[in-house]
Amino acid sequence: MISRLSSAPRLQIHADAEAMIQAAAAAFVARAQAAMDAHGRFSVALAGGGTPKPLYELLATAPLRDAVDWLRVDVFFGDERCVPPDSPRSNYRMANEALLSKLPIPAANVHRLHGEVDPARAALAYEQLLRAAFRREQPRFDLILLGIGDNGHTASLFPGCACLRESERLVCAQYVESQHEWRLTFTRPLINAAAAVWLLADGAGKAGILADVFGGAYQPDVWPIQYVAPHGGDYEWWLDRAAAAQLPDA
Ligand SMILES: O=C1O[C@H](COP(=O)(O)O)[C@@H](O)[C@H](O)[C@H]1O
Repeated sequence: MISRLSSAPRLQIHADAEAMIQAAAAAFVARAQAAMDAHGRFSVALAGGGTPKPLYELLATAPLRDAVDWLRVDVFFGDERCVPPDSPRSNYRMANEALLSKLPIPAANVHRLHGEVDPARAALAYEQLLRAAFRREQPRFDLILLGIGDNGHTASLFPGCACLRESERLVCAQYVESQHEWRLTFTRPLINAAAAVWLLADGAGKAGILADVFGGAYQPDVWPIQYVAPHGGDYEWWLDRAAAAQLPDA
């Protein structure tokens, strides 16, 4: 299978969304354990949207919930809509309801993006929090979860946005014209420094954009997901057959 991406992802294609989520959940548990074995803790950045919700629900359910030492997990968010945390549009709210509120995880281990305050201040505060939490200039997540929109956006890196060009900041505030709202998002440098980046996508509705970004021209300002290219990290696409249907030779 030929990709035009600068860093081709490893494809994990499963029969259907349920099988994909089950495999991703088992791999999540294994990756958490491996990180804890290697350096004592596991840092993960969650994605929003509908795709990862069943993964979060599965991780919140025995036996997987009990297979992770949540006391040693640090949870962050890769992006957020600039809304209060109790808004139905809040990524934090979705992850909290599906996963976090059901885990024996200390509140101090969960770090949400503050979508309810001034966006520029919220982005700067989160960047400072990340630098302090990782105690290094360039934080390196053990795992960053991403989704993809049918316009090729990932996290809240949308087509044509100025934050796509960001090379210094870890977190940006961005007014997204197409969404008519402010967003907070991890930047390219932060995403690409991760030890692992997983993109989750399922359903026929994602097939066209996945084929475009995988095998089409390299035009990351149009399809921001193409900027994802972890250097020194694993890059995996977790897909069901419907989402993978238009990938070359799939
Ligand atoms: O706006 C967003 O959309 C993407 C994709 O969402 P999905 O519903 O198609 O899974 C998501 O990854 C991102 O976190 C969210 O803010």
